[in-house]
Amino acid sequence: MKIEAGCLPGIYEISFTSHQDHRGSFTRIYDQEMFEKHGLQSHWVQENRSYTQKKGTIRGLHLQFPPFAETKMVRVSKGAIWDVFVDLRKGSSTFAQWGACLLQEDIDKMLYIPKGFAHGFCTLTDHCEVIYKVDNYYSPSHEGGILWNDPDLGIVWPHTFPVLSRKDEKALSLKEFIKRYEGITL
Ligand SMILES: Cc1cn([C@H]2C[C@H](O)[C@@H](COP(=O)(O)OP(=O)(O)O[C@H]3O[C@@H](C)C(=O)[C@@H](O)[C@H]3O)O2)c(=O)[nH]c1=O
Repeated sequence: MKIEAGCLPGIYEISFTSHQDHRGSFTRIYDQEMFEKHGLQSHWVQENRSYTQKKGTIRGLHLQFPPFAETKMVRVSKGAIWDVFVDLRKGSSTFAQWGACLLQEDIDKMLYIPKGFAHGFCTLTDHCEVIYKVDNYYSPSHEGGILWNDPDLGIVWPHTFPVLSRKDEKALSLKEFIKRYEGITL
């Protein structure tokens, strides 16, 4: 298992080594000791499975506010996604910057996204299964979101007319978010 810094401070890309033989393969996908050595969160309280039927669906951009802010560790077990994260930490030198990462079933990689980021993904295949651990409990009253195609963010998505939830269609713009909250204070 290799833990490498991602394109924004606090983001990590974690890759695995698969051991192949005539039966198939074996892969360790989590190692608490290694996470602790890198100073990463190693206490997870929920693990979620998200199944998406259609390619070109976007879920996001989502976050939870403190005290329910979440660190997320995201991997894909079926299909492929374009995973996107946006830094909303108040005072961060990379505030409002975004990054993205391809996650897919046959690439042994997962993404670690710390608290204070909004997160979303676009499915690149039909029948996508995304599994993610979080270090805080789901709290609907602490949910927030930003519009996936906000021009001030300028995220490059692989689809222009995605399938969206009603909630995500009505998310705040970055300007509205900043006006209301300034940013996320952790
Ligand atoms: C996220 C979540 C949802 N739910 C319920 C609420 C609702 O009835 C149904 C679907 O919820 P949503 O529409 O919010 O699901 P979804 O759009 O898949 O939300 C997820 O998107 C990705 C990008 C993330 O980063 C996650 O943290 C989460 O926000 O599931 C839970 O019970 N527990 C949870 O942890």
